[in-house]
Amino acid sequence: MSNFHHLVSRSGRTLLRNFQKVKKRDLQYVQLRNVSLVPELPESHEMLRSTCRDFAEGELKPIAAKLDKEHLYPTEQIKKMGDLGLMAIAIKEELGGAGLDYLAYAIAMEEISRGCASCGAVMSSHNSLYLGPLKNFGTKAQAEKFITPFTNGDRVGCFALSEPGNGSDAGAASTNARTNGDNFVLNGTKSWITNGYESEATVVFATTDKSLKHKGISTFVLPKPIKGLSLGKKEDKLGIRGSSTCNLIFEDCEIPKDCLIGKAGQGFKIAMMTLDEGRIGVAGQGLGIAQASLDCAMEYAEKRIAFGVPILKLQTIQNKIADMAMRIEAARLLTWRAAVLKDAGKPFTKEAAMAKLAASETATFASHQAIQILGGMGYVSDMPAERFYRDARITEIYEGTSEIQRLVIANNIIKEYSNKA
Ligand SMILES: Cc1cc2nc3c(=O)[nH]c(=O)nc-3n(C[C@H](O)[C@H](O)[C@H](O)COP(=O)(O)OP(=O)(O)OC[C@H]3O[C@@H](n4cnc5c(N)ncnc54)[C@H](O)[C@@H]3O)c2cc1C
Repeated sequence: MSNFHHLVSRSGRTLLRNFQKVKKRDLQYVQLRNVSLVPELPESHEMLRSTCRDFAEGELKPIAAKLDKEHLYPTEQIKKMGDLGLMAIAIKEELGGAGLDYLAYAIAMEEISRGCASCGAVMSSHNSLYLGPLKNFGTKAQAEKFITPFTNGDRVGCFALSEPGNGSDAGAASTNARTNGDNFVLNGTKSWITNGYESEATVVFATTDKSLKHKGISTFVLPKPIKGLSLGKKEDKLGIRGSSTCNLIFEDCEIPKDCLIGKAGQGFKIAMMTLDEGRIGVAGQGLGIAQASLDCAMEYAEKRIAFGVPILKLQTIQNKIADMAMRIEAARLLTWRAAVLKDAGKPFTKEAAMAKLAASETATFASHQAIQILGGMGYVSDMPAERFYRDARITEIYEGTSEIQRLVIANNIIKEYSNKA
């Protein structure tokens, strides 16, 4: 018994000493981490949040149902988002971007998607999937041609990784790029490409050396339209119907050699890095849908009378509200944490996967509960709850399914444990 006490107090002192050491050594990081420990944001980010919230409330919420119902691409809204700096959030100001960080991106994605998840889909594909690889690996000439003209909402880009034969298994890409003198020649089909119809440029992944498997994949950027590239039919989707999704079909599409992003064979690494960053944006999108579901459920439950009282007074309904709010808050903290780690230059792959998994499953959960709280009114399109439910599902599929996020998280945990051993 006394030995046990001795051990506890000794390890307690060691803990305290270690904590003091960390505190002195890494104060800045601890401060950054605090962003995700207290529900307060820096003033700059609070301002961005309220600007985006007002914009989404005034400009997106009123039109979201029409965009969804009529499969309309939000041209005007995307232009206004460009004017606000939301179409190149993490791009340096010298290149025409807003020069903000990923915490700002996560916050903006949540607020925009709270108003309209289709606008969130266009915004995230453009910001993290199209601009991301150009920002991280592009040359100065590529930045001038493919970043700057794409920063103000006039033009959007897309990202073509998935194929009819492989989505999760991105390393099995069969689209190929063979060299022909000073050019590359692309052949193959990319599937499910968000912004496929409206984009004026695309980042594409294709194999330059099949024998090297995933290490033989390279990344290219090319303008659209271009000879040798045609578009498949516009997919008729369950949700995010205001964004377009289609196949990109390459048939002897010749592009100059300077379309290569980074080095030949670096494509798989570029894709994985792009998706790590992109998952923070999709997490923001999931949060926005979840929060909109809670807003809708609260507003309805306050007004709807059953058994002589507003249903919000019923404990069963309150339990649902509590679960929705708790999951949203937890997912938001994970999302901000992943963004803060990225902004601090720390590893964030596991945290981004956790954020995306938590936020997307929260979006599905909260929108499901919102329909339940609305009863019959949740099931018809007079109210937005059914749209939230349809929009939520994509966040569990693109940029890595929930199953793939769990694999990423588990692989990282296994590595952490084996490093400790
Ligand atoms: C609306 C929409 C927009 C999209 N936008 C884009 C885009 O802009 N660019 C782009 O490149 N792609 C895009 N995608 C493609 C998307 O990223 C893929 O659909 C997704 O990665 C899943 O791939 P898959 O559809 O081929 O499913 P599959 O990979 O065939 O998976 C089918 C099922 O098997 C599971 N599974 C697969 N492998 C494993 C494993 N190892 N362990 C456990 N379970 C596994 C999956 O989780 C899933 O449940 C979009 C898709 C949609 C629907």
